[in-house]
Amino acid sequence: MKPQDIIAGKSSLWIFGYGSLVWKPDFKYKRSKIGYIKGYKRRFWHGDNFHRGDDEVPGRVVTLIEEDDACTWGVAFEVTGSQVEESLKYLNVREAVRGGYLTQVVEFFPQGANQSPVQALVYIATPDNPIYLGPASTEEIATQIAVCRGKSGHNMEYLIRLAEFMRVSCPDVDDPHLFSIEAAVLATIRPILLAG
Ligand SMILES: N[C@@H](CCC(=O)N[C@@H](CS)C(=O)NCC(=O)O)C(=O)O
Repeated sequence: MKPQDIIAGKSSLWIFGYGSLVWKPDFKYKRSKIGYIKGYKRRFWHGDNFHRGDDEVPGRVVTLIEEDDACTWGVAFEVTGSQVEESLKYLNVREAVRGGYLTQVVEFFPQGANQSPVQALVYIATPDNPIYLGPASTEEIATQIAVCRGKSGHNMEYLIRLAEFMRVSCPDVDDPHLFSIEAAVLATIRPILLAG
């Protein structure tokens, strides 16, 4: 199903967030559910020259990379009525225009018993995007995040709020990529903070 098909004339739509959207949706929605999507892994492989970085020193934010056995946990937000158009208009600027993300349709699996999967829109930055940065070592990613900031704040805030979401809302889910980068950033800044 194409994004336009899931959107066309809809009075209700689910939008899946897995990065800043999990802690800062900033659009009105009817309800939200924690859960996951299959076939994608979350990686800090996308550049950000607006929200968490600039053209000289781009930040690193998350995107989704296809991987058959992977799954990514986040939050799906249901928008209804006028919220559909309002949320898509807002996210188009925040995600697509300023962030380089494209929309795709995925199947979202809400956590908990007796929950049926739903089709959801998701914003993904693909490798052909001009500000896509791709893989790097944990240390390289941590060093970049530790020094970057943009119009929405520090890149470390983006990282730590996402890690905190996973610890609080998905306590049984391990995310070695996310938590290893968080640990590396804290190891980088600890001596600086304690030296002062
Ligand atoms: N599309 C992902 C990632 C979204 C994301 O982190 N987008 C950046 C744009 S580069 C953003 O909105 N940043 C706002 C912020 O950092 O406060 C999601 O569903 O959460």
